[in-house]
Formats: sequence, C-alpha cells, structure tokens
Amino acid sequence: MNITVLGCGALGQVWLSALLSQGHQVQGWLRVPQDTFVFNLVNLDGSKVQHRVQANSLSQLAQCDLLLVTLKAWQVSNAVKSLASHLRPTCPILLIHNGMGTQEELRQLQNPLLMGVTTHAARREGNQVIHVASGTTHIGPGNKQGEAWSEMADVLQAVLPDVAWHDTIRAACWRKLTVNCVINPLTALYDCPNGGLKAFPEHINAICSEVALVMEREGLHISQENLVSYVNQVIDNTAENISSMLQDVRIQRHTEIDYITGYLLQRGRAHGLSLPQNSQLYEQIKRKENDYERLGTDMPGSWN
Ligand SMILES: NC(=O)C1=CN([C@@H]2O[C@H](COP(=O)(O)OP(=O)(O)OC[C@H]3O[C@@H](n4cnc5c(N)ncnc54)[C@H](OP(=O)(O)O)[C@@H]3O)[C@@H](O)[C@H]2O)C=CC1
Ligand SMILES: CC(C)(CO)C(=O)C(=O)O
Repeated sequence: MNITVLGCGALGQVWLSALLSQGHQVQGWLRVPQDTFVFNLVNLDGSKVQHRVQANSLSQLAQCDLLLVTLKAWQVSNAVKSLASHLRPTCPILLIHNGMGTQEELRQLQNPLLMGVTTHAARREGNQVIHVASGTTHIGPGNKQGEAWSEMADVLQAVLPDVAWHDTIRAACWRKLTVNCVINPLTALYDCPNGGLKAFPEHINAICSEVALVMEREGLHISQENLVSYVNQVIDNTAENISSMLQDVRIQRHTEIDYITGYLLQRGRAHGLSLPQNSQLYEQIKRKENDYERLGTDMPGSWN
C-alpha cells in the first residue's frame, strides 16, 4: 500500500519503520516541509536501524491508500483538514492518539475516518526513538464511510501486531480515556512515574467513579470497580513509565489535557453532571500549562 504518515514523532517513526519493513511505499508528512526524512529507531530487541523516506510529496499524498495520523490530539484537526482536500475522497484516514474529541472536530470530513488507540510505547531519546513496549492497537470506524474498512486491521496486523478491529470503537476509546484521565494528570501533579500512583488509591477511585457516571450516560455500562481494576493493571504494567503528560510538563510542552480530562468534563456537562474531582485536576494541570506557556510568550524577543 501507499501510505503517508502524518506526525513523524515517537509513534509515527515506529509505524514508518514497520511499514517499510513490510514493503509498503511510505512517506512522512512533516510540520516543516522537507523532501526527505531520516530517522533512527531502536527496535524492541535493541537492534538499531536508520531509515530515509520521502517527505511532504503532494503527488504521493494524492495517490495514497491510507493517511495514518500519529499526532498529539490537539494537533490533529487542523493538520488533517489542511491535507484532506489533497487526498482521494475514498482514502481512509486513521487517527491514533490519546484523548478523545477529534472525531467530533472532523465531523464534516468526507473521507472514511478510522479511530485508533494503542498500548504500544515509544519514546524519543536524543536523536533516536526507542520502541519501548509492544502492545495492541484497537481500530474502528469514526464515521459512516469508515464502517467498510475492517480489512485495514488485517493489513496493519501484518505490519505492527496486534491490531484488532471493533465495529464500535467507542468503548475501547473510553477505556483508554479512563486510564489517561487517571494516570496522566496525577503523575503530572505528583511528579512521579506511573507506579508511584499506587500510593493514591482514594484519588484513583474518585476519578474512576466520575468517569463511570459519564460512561453510563454515554450508554457504556461499566462499573467503577471494573475501571479501577483496569487502571491499576495499567499502572502495574507501566510502573517505570514517565507518562506522556508528565514528560510534556517537564519539558514545558502543551499537554493533551483538553482532549483527556477536558473531553470527559465536556461530556459530563452535556449530561448535566458535576465532576468535582476531575474539574479540580483539569484546573491544576491547566494552571501549570498556562504558567509556562505564558512565560514562554513573555520571553524577550518573542515580538520580533
Ligand atoms: N509515544 C507513545 O508511546 C504513545 C503515544 N500515544 C499517543 O500518540 C500520539 C502521538 O504521540 P507521540 O508520537 O509520542 O508524539 P510526538 O510528539 O513524538 O509526535 C508528534 C509529531 O508530530 C509532529 N507534528 C506536530 N504538528 C504537526 C503538523 N501540523 N504536521 C506534521 N507534523 C506535525 C511533531 O513535530 P514537532 O515536535 O516538530 O512539533 C512530532 O514529531 C499522542 O496522542 C500520544 O498521546 C499513545 C500511546 C503510546
Ligand atoms: C498508558 C499511559 C498512561 C502510559 O504511560 C499513556 O498512555 C501515556 O503516558 O500517555
């Protein structure tokens, strides 16, 4: 297949490399246009590879069979909208990111839209990306046109297993959202690795009980106990991890909080629910983010 990967960061490079190794014709799409993109990846087994791929070719974009989007949630809508008119109308667009809300932002899209969440893990270290852990990528339709694309899961399963197709992907997205509503803001707040959250069971329970309320109203029936046990399982499995939100806060980068807790609060409001624990967490993270973003724009020279 001919595939363009939009967002060539940690996750994007893992996919680019896996797609290349399976013989797919790929290009990267970069924020700052370049003709080629060179990257270094450390595979799960510790072996290192360097790849050089084409980048930002409009003619290749116009012929592609899949646009794979591995951007941060807040980067997705604008970037996809700016590229969609260059794609064939039948070319599917697969979004893999943490958080929710982009599906709603892309409601007007004519192309088949597929949504994905993944438990693969990769991180940038210097000039290389390390594929830290293998996992499962759950994908499913994000609009009516996407419903016919279940075979995409088979293609991608051969590239970077495991890939599972869901006729209804929303439940998987909410489960991942729950994990991110707990682990991401709490680790950013307590400045600890994921495993450090074992010390805060009440806080975890309180967050999950509010998420369960919203999920119930969204038509997804799952008990608070079930959510807590799933979140604790992820905490155990990723105990050494520094969550993506804590990483963002540490390097003063915009976080995904608006698409994680922010999305939960938005859905809560739509159902007339008050979610005090999550509202407080959201405010705390936004305060941190605003502090450094305001400082950033106040830096000398920013008016030049
Ligand atoms: N990494 C992981 O292990 C996992 C990540 N996820 C989720 O996957 C998503 C991607 O994560 P990750 O790969 O870590 O993030 P990264 O920040 O590493 O990658 C995003 C990339 O997109 C680039 N980019 C930003 N805006 C544009 C644009 N308009 N056009 C083209 N490229 C652009 C960024 O470039 P620049 O930096 O120059 O702005 C960056 O290289 C996130 O939602 C994350 O939460 C989910 C599970 C695991
Ligand atoms: C699952 C978890 C919490 C792993 O760290 C993650 O998705 C993240 O850090 O964003």
